[in-house]
Amino acid sequence: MEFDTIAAISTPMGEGAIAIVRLSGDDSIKIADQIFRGIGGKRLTEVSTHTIHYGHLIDPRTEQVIEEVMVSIMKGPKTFTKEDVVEINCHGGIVSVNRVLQHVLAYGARLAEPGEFTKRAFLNGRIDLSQAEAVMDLIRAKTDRAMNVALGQMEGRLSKLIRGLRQEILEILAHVEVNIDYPEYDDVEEMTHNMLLEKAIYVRDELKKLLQTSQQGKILREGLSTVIVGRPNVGKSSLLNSLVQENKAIVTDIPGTTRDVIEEYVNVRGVPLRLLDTAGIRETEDIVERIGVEKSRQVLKEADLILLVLNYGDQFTKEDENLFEAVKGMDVIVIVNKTDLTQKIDMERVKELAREHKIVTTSLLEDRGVDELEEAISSLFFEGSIEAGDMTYLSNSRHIALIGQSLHTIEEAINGVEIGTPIDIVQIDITRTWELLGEVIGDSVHESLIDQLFSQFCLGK
Ligand SMILES: Nc1nc2c(c(=O)[nH]1)N(C=O)[C@@H](CNc1ccc(C(=O)N[C@@H](CCC(=O)O)C(=O)O)cc1)CN2
Ligand SMILES: Nc1nc2c(ncn2[C@@H]2O[C@H](COP(=O)(O)OP(=O)(O)OP(=O)(O)O)[C@@H](O)[C@H]2O)c(=O)[nH]1
Ligand SMILES: [Mg+2]
Repeated sequence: MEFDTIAAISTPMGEGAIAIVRLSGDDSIKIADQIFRGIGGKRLTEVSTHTIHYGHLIDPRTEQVIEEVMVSIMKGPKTFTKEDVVEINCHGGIVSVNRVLQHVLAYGARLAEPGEFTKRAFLNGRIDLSQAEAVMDLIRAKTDRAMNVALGQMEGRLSKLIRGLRQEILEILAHVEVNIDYPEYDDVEEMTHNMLLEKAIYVRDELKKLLQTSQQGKILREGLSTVIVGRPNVGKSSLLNSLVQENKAIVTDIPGTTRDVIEEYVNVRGVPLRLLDTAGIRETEDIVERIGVEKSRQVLKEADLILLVLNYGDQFTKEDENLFEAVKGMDVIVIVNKTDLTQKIDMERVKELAREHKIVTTSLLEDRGVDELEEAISSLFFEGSIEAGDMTYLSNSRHIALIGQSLHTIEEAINGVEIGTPIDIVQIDITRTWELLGEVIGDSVHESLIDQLFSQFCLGK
């Protein structure tokens, strides 16, 4: 394939020891060679592949030194993109690295689009689409478990499974062809029928299993969206602070302290939480607080988990009851806080309303009950302890949607065979299943989708 030479800063923007400007494409080495002066007049066009060279970047018109660098030369196809790749390691400072980038752009490289290096790895056939998407997940991973899921997918675990299933489907389709070509043989039809059902059921069951991993997969990847709700002053912000082990949210004894939604990521025993502290829900005349309360109600709807906080030292009120009503049917842990105070809350009433939910009692003031809460959270989402070890998790919404659709079409096919639908009609569903699975790994996907997917990557990746 023919591509121009692209360049980008591949390390984060900021101060660090070293920063890398990466080039990929046919002219990478030539471009680097023009602006590089190695010790002893060494030319980058003449060095062996996969070697690194010390020297200076210079302006070739004036011989003025621009930066002191180390340059890696990697000739395709054994590179990240399968093209010639050059990496210029410069000093890690915003000015320095931008100066190097501007210089390679001035000498013929084009600024890469976000994700373009990985896109080339995909277009040049080194990785498939699900592997490319995993590269992104890996970068964004916030816990060890999430990283292991991404790493597994990057190494092609999901791809292998999908390819295996597509192979099964191809075999079904081959038999169906024979059947359509030789309809006069009854025993062929009989055989096709049995074989088709057997294989299709196998594919269906595998797809089902895969889909079952998606809830945990998605949590591992995106974090469990966890919303802390409760009346004003019950200790919601104290709870956030105690889980993140830092004073992130303002805590005062004034009801209505939190006005806006506060968001923090925490890792609770391997469960990544996107923790949202909200304004206490109550009727209020204060305009700012009212907007906050409205926002609280909004985020409540999108939560994966609710931490409903009550006050042990206060009456159970109508507002508390309304909260139970608002979170009906969701995953809820009820937290009865301030157990250091004299009991005023009607625990019988709480137990009655919290029937299907776990109740944890805490005194955040005295730092009691937080362990139990963490235990409750982790056991809710990892019954037993599921290690990301050698499991294939489905974690990407695009994949989940496609696997869901392919499960549907294969079920249609099975249903069709069972009720005696003509085989060439059944064939349509089976072919569709094959296509949908192909989209996961990037066979048969539209170019605009590919552009859209890669554009979500970071610059320089
Ligand atoms: N300096 C640097 N570090 C980096 C990267 C990079 O691009 N540059 N990577 C960027 O993400 C990651 C490493 N990923 C890579 C994946 C494949 C190949 C590669 O060359 N693959 C060849 C086989 C190479 C060989 O056999 O020696 C291939 O698969 O054909 C290189 C890097 C992490 N660290
Ligand atoms: N006695 C006692 N006080 C607590 C406990 N937890 C929190 N508090 C206090 O209760 C007050 C309110 O705590 P916050 O965490 O700000 O409560 P909140 O629910 O976020 O309040 P709003 O943001 O106003 O809705 C503060 O003075 C805390 O120090 C506890 O376990 N026991
Ligand atoms: Mg608060």
